[in-house]
Formats: sequence, structure tokens, C-alpha cells
Amino acid sequence: MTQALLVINAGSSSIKFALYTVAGGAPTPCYRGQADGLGASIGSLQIKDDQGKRLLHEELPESDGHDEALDRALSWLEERLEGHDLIGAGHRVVHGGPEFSHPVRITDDILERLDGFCELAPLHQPHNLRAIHAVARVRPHLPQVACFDTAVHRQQPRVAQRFALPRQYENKGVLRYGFHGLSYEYIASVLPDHDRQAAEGRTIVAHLGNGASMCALHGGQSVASTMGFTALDGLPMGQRCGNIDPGVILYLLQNEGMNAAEIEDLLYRRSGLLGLSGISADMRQLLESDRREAAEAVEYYVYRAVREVGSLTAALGGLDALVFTAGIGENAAPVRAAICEQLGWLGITLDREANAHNAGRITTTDSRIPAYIIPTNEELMIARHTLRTLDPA
Ligand SMILES: Nc1ncnc2c1ncn2[C@@H]1O[C@H](COP(=O)(O)OP(=O)(O)O)[C@@H](O)[C@H]1O
Ligand SMILES: CC(=O)OP(=O)(O)O
Ligand SMILES: [Mg+2]
Repeated sequence: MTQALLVINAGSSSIKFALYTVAGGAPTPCYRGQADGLGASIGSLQIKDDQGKRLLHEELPESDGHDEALDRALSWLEERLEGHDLIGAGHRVVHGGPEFSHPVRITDDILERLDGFCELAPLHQPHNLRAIHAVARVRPHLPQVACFDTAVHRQQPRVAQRFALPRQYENKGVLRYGFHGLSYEYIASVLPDHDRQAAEGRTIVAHLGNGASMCALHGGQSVASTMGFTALDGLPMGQRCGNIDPGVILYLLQNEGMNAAEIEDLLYRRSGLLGLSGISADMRQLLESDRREAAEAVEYYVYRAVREVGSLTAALGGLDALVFTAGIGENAAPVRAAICEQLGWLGITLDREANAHNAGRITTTDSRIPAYIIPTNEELMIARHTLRTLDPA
């Protein structure tokens, strides 16, 4: 029987999943699927085979969220597992806190510790853990592995991980963790195929999805990122505010009489592109809209992205390449164009034609700094980690 591995990546607006066959210790994709637009009333579920042929495409009812999409995906996959020996499941777990800097095999004790980080990642961690429970329900003896979004950033220089708070908070784990680490790790693994010099040098990767962050890679290692203690910091996102003066939170508490739950809801679910536009959290809908509020939300998004590239370039002491990835980074040509054009001063010259085609290199041949689109593959990274964790030899 062919060995197989299941991978689940629950994001804030999506559930991505994949089934790999395993031969000689390496994963080969068999099916890849994604339920996206969750929470934006435009949910759909798509599943493709290893050749990219579409096997399923259905709109999801407006009321469907992560749980329904996951159930649907798992039951579709269960039917395809006949004739396969499922050897494990790998999961993206967004927050690993101070203790998890490597993937781990999941036990009841580990699940309980991971549950303790739910309030630090309310849009993700509960979905990540629910996926683990859902698999355990149908396959109680299947080994499962947690792969952390925070892990690669734990190697950053200490100065990049700290806040200027009294030292006691650092000892309690109040640190900048950074997220989207599986995506950055994947990009670092394929960057040499696109640009060897940048892979050995200084690259900024812009992971622009529903959640968005940027990471400064030096020689493939994360040295700084825009996200912090939680996945709220840095760039504005679909519904999250990104960088904000902490004084605003004090104001909301003291002057607006809001409590913690209300502030959490505001910052995580009602801000970002949704809050600025009042129209949608989804970039596709904003780019299609001709309303001023939609354009203003995109303008702010681009403005903050450009500022963060400046900041991370300073942290790196220069820049050899810029990489765009994730839903917006891979598909939203007007957003990439606006970011690159505002980075002209840095030596980035956009190739409009290449950019419009979502092609690999999107800068002109004489651009001093190249920019690329590299599709991310967090699922493959999870599959590799899971296999290594289950069979460390
Ligand atoms: N063709 C497209 N044009 C513009 N934006 C797109 C396109 N496809 C996807 N997106 C945007 O990508 C974002 C979702 O990114 P994704 O990486 O899938 O999300 P998640 O953070 O949930 O993993 C949404 O804002 C969506 O509108
Ligand atoms: C950490 C994070 O924001 O993830 P996502 O982009 O999948 O929402
Ligand atoms: Mg994602």
C-alpha cells in the first residue's frame, strides 16, 4: 500500500489542505485543496489533483465557516484514502510561544499547552487545534505533528525579538514572535533557484495574504519581521489593524469604555481593509469596487507596505531582492505595482508587462534590485517537517 500524509493549514480566511504520497522519505503531492473567502461571504472550496486539474469547485453557503469547510474537505479526502496507508497528519499551528521552536509530535499534554496560546492568536489557534481534534476523531491512533509559524523567527537576533518593556515581561515571554514562518522557510528553500545572490544575501519577503507580514532574510535566516507578540502587528490586513500606537488601546479602554473582548473584536475582526473601506476585507472585492473608500483602503495598505520595506531594509543594512507571495502578493498586480512604484527610490524598477502577467521576475533587467513573485507552499513545508519529525533518522 502507498504511504500517504495529510496536511492541514488553517489560515484566518482559508483552510488549505493537501494529501501527499510518500516514497523514499519525500512527499509528492496527490491532491491540493483550499476553502477560501471564509468569513467574507464568498467562500468556495476547490480541490485539484497533482497535475493541477480541478476535481471539485463549489461555492460554500454564506453561513459556512472554517469548521464546515474542514468537515467537507476531510470527508472528500477520506473517500480518496482507500488503498493508502495514512502514516500521519501535519498541521500549521500559528503560535508556538516561547517553548516551541521546532515541529513536535502532538500529545494530549502538548495540545493543552498549545491551547494556552489561543488568546494570542484568536483568528488562528482555535482553528488549528480544531483541525487536530477533527483528525483525531476519525483516526484516533494517527500520529499528528504541529508545525509552528513562529519557529523560524526564534533564531532572530535578540534585539529584534525584544520590546522596550521592563525586563520581567520578556522573561514571561512577551516578545516579538513573528508569524508566517512556514511560508518564509519555504521561500528561503526555493530562493536559490530564482536568485542565488539574493538567497545568500539580503531579501525581504512580503507575505501578503488575508494576514500579512514581511520578513527580512539574511542568508535564508529570518533576522526581523513585521509581526510581533501576536499576528496583529505590522502591516494592515484583511480585518486586522497592523501597526498601531498602543495609546489608542488605552484610549479605547479609558474614554470609550470598551472592555478587552470588545477591543479584541475591533482590532482583529473589524479593522484593516474591512475597517478602512467599510466594504470588504477581501482584496479582490476592493480592487473591483469603484468606491473611494475601497481605493483609500488600498492606498493605506500600499503606504504601510512601502514603509515596512524601508524599515526592514535598514535592519538588513541593504537589499538584494524583494519577493511577493501569498494570496495578494501572488495575484493582486495593481497592489504589487503600487508598492514597487513607490519603492523606485530604493532601486526597484517595475516591468509592468511581467507584473500584469503575475510572472516570476517583475522588475526590468536593469532594475538595481529585482522583485519576484514566488508562490508560497506552506503545505509542502509542513509535509517535510512532519516526515522528519515522525522519522528523525
Ligand atoms: N486574483 C486575486 N486578486 C487580488 N487579490 C486576490 C486574488 N486572489 C486572492 N486574493 C486575495 O488574497 C487574500 C487571501 O490570501 P490567502 O493567502 O489565501 O489568505 P490566508 O491568509 O487566509 O491564508 C484575500 O485578500 C484575497 O482577496
Ligand atoms: C499568521 C497569519 O496572519 O496567518 P494568515 O495569513 O494565514 O491569516
Ligand atoms: Mg495563509
